[in-house]
Amino acid sequence: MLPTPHIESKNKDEIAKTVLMPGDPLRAKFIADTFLEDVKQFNKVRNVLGYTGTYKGKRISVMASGMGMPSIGIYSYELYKFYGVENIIRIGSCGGYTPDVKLYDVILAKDAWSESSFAKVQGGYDSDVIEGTPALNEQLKKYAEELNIPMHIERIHSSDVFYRENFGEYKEIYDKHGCVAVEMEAFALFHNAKVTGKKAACILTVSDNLATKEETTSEERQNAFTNMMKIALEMAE
Ligand SMILES: O=P(O)(O)O[C@H]1O[C@H](CO)[C@@H](O)[C@H]1O
Ligand SMILES: O=c1cc[nH]c(=O)[nH]1
Repeated sequence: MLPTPHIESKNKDEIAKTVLMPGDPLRAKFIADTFLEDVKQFNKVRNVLGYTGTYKGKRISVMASGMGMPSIGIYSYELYKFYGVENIIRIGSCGGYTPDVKLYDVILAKDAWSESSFAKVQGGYDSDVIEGTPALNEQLKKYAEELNIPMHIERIHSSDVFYRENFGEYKEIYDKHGCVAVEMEAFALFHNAKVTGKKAACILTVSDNLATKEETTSEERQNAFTNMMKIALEMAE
């Protein structure tokens, strides 16, 4: 069934087996423009931009997910199920829950805790924790070491809510569940990988810190998170 409702490519060979997935379409474009050669755009439906190219001579795709679990739930499912994609590496921004993770630090999500109903509704999965694919995490860890880029490997929080009325709730989530940072997609991505028998990982850059109140600008969030991009790009094959 190609194309899908949200991806216009009619040929699954236009998309590589490994897809890097930032939330922001302009971050996808930045990666294609800055790091890839022989680039071909395969999606612009809803401005959710997708590109395939080569990195160091090896093939890789990059496509945005949009924000939140419903959005990444759609794109990751269509890529895994209908386009034959094997690996999706989310590369996102996150808010730190502890001063131990500083602005621009890179975090590999060992697993994601969430209060979201996504996994229960999608496939009857009852737990509130889902792990990334250990084999992908091992590869990413190795690439980070080779590139000499320090990387925290921790549990993260995947939240449905960016603006909470009770801002201070992050402290309880950190204390009770051990989440060092918050983002909004990994839990759904990890679940979709499980139900389709595929692989997923999530690398994040700290864009702001709820504990210290430091933050980066929206331009930096779009363009300056190159360390996590370089680690993930090594997954090209
Ligand atoms: O920078 P991205 O990948 O979009 O990730 C984070 O930023 C968005 C919120 O500003 C949410 O999508 C969150 O998960
Ligand atoms: O979801 C997110 C992403 C970045 N920063 C936050 O505070 N939350």
